[in-house]
Amino acid sequence: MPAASRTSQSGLARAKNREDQWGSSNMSQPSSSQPIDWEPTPPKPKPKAPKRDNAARMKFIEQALAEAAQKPAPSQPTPLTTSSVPNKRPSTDDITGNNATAKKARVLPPGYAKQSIVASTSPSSRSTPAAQSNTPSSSAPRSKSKLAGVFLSKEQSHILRLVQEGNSLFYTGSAGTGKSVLLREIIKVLRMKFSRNPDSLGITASTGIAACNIGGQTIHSWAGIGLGVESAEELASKIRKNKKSVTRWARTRVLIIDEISMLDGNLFDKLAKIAKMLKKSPEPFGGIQVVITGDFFQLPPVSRTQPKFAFEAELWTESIKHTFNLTKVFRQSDPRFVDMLNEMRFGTLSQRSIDEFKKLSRDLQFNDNIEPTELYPMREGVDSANRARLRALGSLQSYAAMESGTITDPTQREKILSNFMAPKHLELAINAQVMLIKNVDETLVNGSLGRVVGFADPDDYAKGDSAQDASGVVGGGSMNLTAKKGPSTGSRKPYPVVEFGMTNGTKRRVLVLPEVFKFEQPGAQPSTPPAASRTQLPLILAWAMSIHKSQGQTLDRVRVDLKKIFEKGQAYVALSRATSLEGLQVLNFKPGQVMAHPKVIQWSKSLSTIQDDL
Ligand SMILES: Nc1ncnc2c1ncn2[C@@H]1O[C@H](COP(=O)(O)OP(=O)(O)OP(=O)(O)O)[C@@H](O)[C@H]1O
Repeated sequence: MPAASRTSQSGLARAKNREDQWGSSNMSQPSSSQPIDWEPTPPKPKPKAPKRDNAARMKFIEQALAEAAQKPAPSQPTPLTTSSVPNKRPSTDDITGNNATAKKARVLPPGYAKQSIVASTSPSSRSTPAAQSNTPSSSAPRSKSKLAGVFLSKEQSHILRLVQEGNSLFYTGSAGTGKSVLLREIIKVLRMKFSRNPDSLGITASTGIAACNIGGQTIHSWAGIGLGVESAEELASKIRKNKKSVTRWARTRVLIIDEISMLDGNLFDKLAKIAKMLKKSPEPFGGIQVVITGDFFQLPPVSRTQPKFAFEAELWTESIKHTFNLTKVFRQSDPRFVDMLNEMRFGTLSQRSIDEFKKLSRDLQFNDNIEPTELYPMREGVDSANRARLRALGSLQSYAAMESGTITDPTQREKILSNFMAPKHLELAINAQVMLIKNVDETLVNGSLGRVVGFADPDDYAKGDSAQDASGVVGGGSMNLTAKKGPSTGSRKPYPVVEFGMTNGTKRRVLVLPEVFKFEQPGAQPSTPPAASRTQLPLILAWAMSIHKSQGQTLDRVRVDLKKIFEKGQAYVALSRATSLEGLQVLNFKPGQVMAHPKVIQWSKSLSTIQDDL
């Protein structure tokens, strides 16, 4: 079949289509030539009006900032200060809005909020509902607003329905098949279901970053098991001694675990046993409904020896009633690219794909000066690459985050905060390449790439004093800023003005203001102050990023040097972040570096014979 006539599907889906024995018998499994029609199921709530939302948020933050600017500096670490205004800093309470004394200091003109990025959201909210979260970065040739238009596919809707009906299940799918989009929807629906008893829902992931992305916590911390090295019995008695943990287990009715591929199989068994012991029930997982997702072809559990995957756990089959494989690939629309990635996923590359990957070593040229993000296997590589590029730009502006929260133990708080995407210290300079780490509206989303073009005092920006250069600016009007050399001379601290590339090749400039990233204890009331929070600009340097951090991201421009790849699944995770071949550069490609774990390949074969009983 000619590639162009096929819809983008994972290789496993095609295996199923050929063998007709894949996934749920009730699931609508498209043939490889049939596009899946998407049904809005259940009917989506109207997306929030971002302008109004932003305006309200803007007003809120501005009030807090203005209030804070009038206060003497509290004795906490310097928050959000730039080198030019070291002492003017808001308190976290002001910014989070928990301080009732925050007064309105000035009113911004109506257009201000329209193009400024300000919000008071938790990390979870940047990854909230499907309708708000998924249009990836700035420059891919995507014409439609996906934020407003993401409807669950039939496959996704089917799984959602089964979850709502109380089934324990595991769903997988290759990179970009919408596992995260579905999970966010599941979380949303379950949150509504348990709105009166929020403790009934446990939202967890195998790693801190993944947990942060869904507004949850690590499974270790949720379960109260520390490192979880003891036996299940010892861990259960440890939990019993901790009132909080024991109550959590007792109240939980549904447990979500994301990024299951990185959870050790032995730990899965321990959790399943602990659940039975604490719930005093012989039922699978002590009667707790488990909703598990991840892709075992991506990053494996951290292990010095042979990893034991969760699917190898003794109690896996008993705990998971249904297994589903999402088949429709959303991230990439080019069927050829989807094929190449799937071959890579299984570690079995055809000569044609090898040749195609080798061709991707060419330089990527874009006329908006935004370079591909380099993905590195190790964090040191990321830091040094970003630092070197930044230093070359000269005059730096530094923004120290302000941290707060009800957790007073500094080690514990630090551990939680270390999983926030928003950095503790952010240094920027004119021309720095940055990535937005939250969703703002249809065109500015988590993953959007841009370049700092100046620094502006929010007052000047609001008044339009800085407006001089309107060329190639989207949504500009009187608010556009010209790149300035160095900080503003205005009365307030300068914030970065970032120019983001848009899908249609145009640019959009925005003033980026700080916001609050929060970690909330499960079941906490909305009025309760967060357990840990960090106030920081929603930006990270984006010349380079770790593969680990990139898991879950969708990137339009990616450069990967495969020479340094050391782990199975790493090359696949890195390359599958790209939305198109045009936006992907691959250096040092050697077929031998593409490794899939033999145990996962084997398991996936047995998976394709599973007949779901629904
Ligand atoms: N039902 C849908 N309709 C339209 N787009 C979708 C849908 N589901 C997912 N997408 C889009 O597909 C892309 C990938 O989705 P998502 O990140 O959820 O995939 P994933 O399976 O979690 O990927 P990975 O395993 O690589 O992290 C996103 O840009 C998202 O917006």
